[in-house]
Amino acid sequence: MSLDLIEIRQQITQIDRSLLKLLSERHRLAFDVVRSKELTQKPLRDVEREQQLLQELVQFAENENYQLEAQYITQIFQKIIEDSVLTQQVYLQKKLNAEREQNIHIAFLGKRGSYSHLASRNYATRYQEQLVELSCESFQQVFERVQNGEADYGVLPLENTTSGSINEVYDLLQHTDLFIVGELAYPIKHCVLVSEQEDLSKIDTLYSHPQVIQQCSQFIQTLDRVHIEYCESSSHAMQLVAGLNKPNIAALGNEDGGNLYGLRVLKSGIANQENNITRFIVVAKNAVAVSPQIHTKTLLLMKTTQQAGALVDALTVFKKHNVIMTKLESRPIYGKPWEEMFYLEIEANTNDPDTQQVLAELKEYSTFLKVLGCYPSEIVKPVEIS
Ligand SMILES: O=C(O)C(=O)C[C@]1(C(=O)O)C=C[C@@H](O)C=C1
Repeated sequence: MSLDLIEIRQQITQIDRSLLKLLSERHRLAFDVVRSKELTQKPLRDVEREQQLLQELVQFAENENYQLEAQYITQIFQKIIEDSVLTQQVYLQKKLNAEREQNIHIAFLGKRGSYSHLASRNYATRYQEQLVELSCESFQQVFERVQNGEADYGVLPLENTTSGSINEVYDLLQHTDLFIVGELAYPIKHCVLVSEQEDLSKIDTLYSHPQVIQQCSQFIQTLDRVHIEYCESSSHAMQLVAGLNKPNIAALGNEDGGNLYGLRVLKSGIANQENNITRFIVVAKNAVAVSPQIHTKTLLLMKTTQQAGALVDALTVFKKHNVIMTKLESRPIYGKPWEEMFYLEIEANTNDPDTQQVLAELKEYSTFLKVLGCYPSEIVKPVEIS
């Protein structure tokens, strides 16, 4: 056994390349699986099979004395399975909605390097499409650019696991003719970005978007007398800080974005919650058809009467039809004090006759009901093993 680091690293690189080759072979099998399921019309996801597979792998590693922890094995394979599920979904969705362009214009908030930009990049990559970037100055402008045809899609944050709902986006959904056609989750990893400073205690001004400031509030409290400069996006903050190039100021943003502006990470892992994920929605002018084999979500906009129990009555429709509700949000109606609009996200496909029945019954309990979109759920919940 050699203890020469260069030699050991060469071995590691070789093994990693072999792993990549095997991952690519497994990735290609996802296409065979989905073609087979197209014939049988089986649902893409088979949680029982996933559980069985993970259990077998953990057992196999133990029998072979591989010295790998069960949690390590499950985490890796959950990720591999997620890729397989999403690959299969994209295959079916592209076939069903054949008119998708090769170059897609996506409108998003902020400049290059904003979280919305990074999420847009992921969306285009997932569909193996070339992204044409349209950066916008406000959420409203994202909606407008899709509406006027400049952009094929708009990518907008809807909720974050630390700071909750993004109310402005919910409010804009109340008045749009666009449809939600997709969703994606993007892990948010905030860090302190600087142009030259080495010492955190010398920073007295932080630039960032209000959401980012809120998500890092506990870390900010640990800093002495720091002044906050609110910016319209974290990428604006990064650009400003790079331009000012002063030792006492820093931006809160992400590492990839910071690289684009020549900033470096002074401290990472500063969000209140370690698992900080933003869920983005994708909006377009036309609704998409979603394959019945895919786990699907539908977002509804509903107004009930002002009578006592009106919302509870409406919700009993879901219970009666065994429909899972994944989100309930309410927002005031502009110009109508104390009146509320409800946003209901359910696990359902509007093409399914059962869902149509649910919508028909829901209508009886509401004074306004609109489907904001029916879209493939692109958040693959990992299975656990006991
Ligand atoms: O075996 C299948 O049915 C697959 O689709 C493959 C696979 C996997 O990647 O292992 C992916 C998704 C299913 O939920 C189960 C397993």
